[in-house]
Amino acid sequence: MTIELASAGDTEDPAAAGDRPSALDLLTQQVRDLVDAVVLTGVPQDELVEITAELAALTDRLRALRRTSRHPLAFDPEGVPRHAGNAVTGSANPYALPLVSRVTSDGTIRAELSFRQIHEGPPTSVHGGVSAMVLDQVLGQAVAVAGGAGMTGTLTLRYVRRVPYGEPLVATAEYLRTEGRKSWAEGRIALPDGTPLVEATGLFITPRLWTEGTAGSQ
Ligand SMILES: CCCCCCCCCC(=O)SCCNC(=O)CCNC(=O)[C@H](O)C(C)(C)COP(=O)(O)OP(=O)(O)OC[C@H]1O[C@@H](n2cnc3c(N)ncnc32)[C@H](O)[C@@H]1OP(=O)(O)O
Repeated sequence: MTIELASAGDTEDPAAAGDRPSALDLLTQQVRDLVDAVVLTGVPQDELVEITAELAALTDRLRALRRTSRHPLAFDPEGVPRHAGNAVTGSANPYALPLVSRVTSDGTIRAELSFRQIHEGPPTSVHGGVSAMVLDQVLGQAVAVAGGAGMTGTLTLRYVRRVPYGEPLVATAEYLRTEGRKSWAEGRIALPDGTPLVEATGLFITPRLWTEGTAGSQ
């Protein structure tokens, strides 16, 4: 199998890389597969001990050279924030789903997603904190796309039905309004037919520190 990789210079610039994965993207996906395999493995103890030793050696190889800066925050042409290190969306973060959002013609943020068994909280259901994390992200994206990027001040959730893993779901969010440095959005995780599973509203505040010295920021 031949995989066309983004060049090293492209990896910090998603627009330059286009749809080609970087070597770091591929490593990240492999680590996600590894984590899924760990949660589900039934191999014997002695095999687990050997695998752990091999992983420790690989971890040391990765630590041989550390990044000196965080992954940069960028915005795609639709205005959706992209950050390779993000805990929900990051292409370089094995912890991330990763969630890929797009903006629909009416300005809604929409992301198709499928949770995995690693996201389990109550038996057979997704952990409520994981659902909250996804909703925090898509509501924040809706606000950012509307021009009011900020930090989450308050996130309110209503868990309507259990959230399954291993099934296609949809997360959507809409910007509502802005008053000064405060912006509101609402959203939900739903079944593909629109049946809501978790509903959220959020207040996002552009920190005073981001606006200091900016005329008309209040
Ligand atoms: C940029 C790309 C974004 C991409 C999407 C990202 C989505 C993910 C977003 C996150 O997860 S952010 C991480 C979780 N949130 C935080 O860590 C926020 C921590 N808190 C803070 O940094 C500050 O408290 C905050 C920026 C929220 C407010 O600090 P400020 O000093 O700018 O606000 P200030 O104290 O001047 O208050 C401004 C107004 O907001 C109100 N306020 C402040 N904190 C609030 C709060 N937490 N909830 C509700 N209202 C709040 C405050 O009462 C006041 O209301 P009024 O104007 O009506 O007087």
